[in-house]
Amino acid sequence: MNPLVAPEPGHHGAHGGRTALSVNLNKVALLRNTRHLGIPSVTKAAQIVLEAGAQGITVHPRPDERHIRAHDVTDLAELLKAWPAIEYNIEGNPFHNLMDVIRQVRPHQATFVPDSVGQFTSDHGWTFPDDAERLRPLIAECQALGVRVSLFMDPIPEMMRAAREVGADRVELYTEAYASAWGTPQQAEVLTRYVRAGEAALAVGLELNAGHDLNRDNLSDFLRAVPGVMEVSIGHALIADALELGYTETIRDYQRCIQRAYAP
Ligand SMILES: CC(=O)[C@@H](O)[C@H](O)COP(=O)(O)O
Ligand SMILES: NCC(=O)COP(=O)(O)O
Repeated sequence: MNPLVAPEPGHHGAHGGRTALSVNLNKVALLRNTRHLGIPSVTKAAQIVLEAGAQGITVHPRPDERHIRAHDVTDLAELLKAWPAIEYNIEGNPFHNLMDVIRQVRPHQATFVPDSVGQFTSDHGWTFPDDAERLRPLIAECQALGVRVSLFMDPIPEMMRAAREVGADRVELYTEAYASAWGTPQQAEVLTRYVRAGEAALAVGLELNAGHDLNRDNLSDFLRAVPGVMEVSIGHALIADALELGYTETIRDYQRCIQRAYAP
């Protein structure tokens, strides 16, 4: 098939010490799937966002194929052969369809998400110790294939050691609670939970990603507060912005948000 040669661990993810932007293309596929015309094109979207400066591509091929379909995953793998510095991140539930995809495509990163089949959208992370023993062999299998594993996690500091002990390389902090609290009186208190969870992850040797409902308003505040985030994956809001601004201007704007977070 189209195996991508996985890089050395740590090669992908961060961008010059800053947080890498991985663009989730689910919603491009969702729109495309409402007709049989092949537009908008998922691979063309990938090409444009990469030319505009995105550092990664994320997809979440759900079992019902409501958006990303099997051919999208392999089409993107083929496209990314021409972009060796770009990280390919595939999300999903390893107890449903994800492992077959990982075995076939060998992306740089697999993000394990505990969604049920047909779930509306991701809404929680893994729970330890409950999920530990069944996750362990699948994490090891991915790593043996050269695929980094990130676990989608709620911002609970006590869970981070267990995520490390089960073998994960990274955790992705599920940011919906932060996004809903942003701009409200609860923002600071909720953000503190992410700071603590991020610190706990780094302290046990995990690398850190974040995602879900991040957008141009809330991104800088998050990255300024939570140290060490190597990658954000952003889809829904970014593609909505692209409908109004175009892909290129949208990517530039998200990169400005990331830069602002690191400005002195
Ligand atoms: C894991 C995560 O937070 C996102 O991938 C989210 O699940 C997006 O999936 P949908 O685009 O299907 O809502
Ligand atoms: N991992 C999160 C992701 O890929 C995108 O989530 P969203 O921006 O679509 O909420």
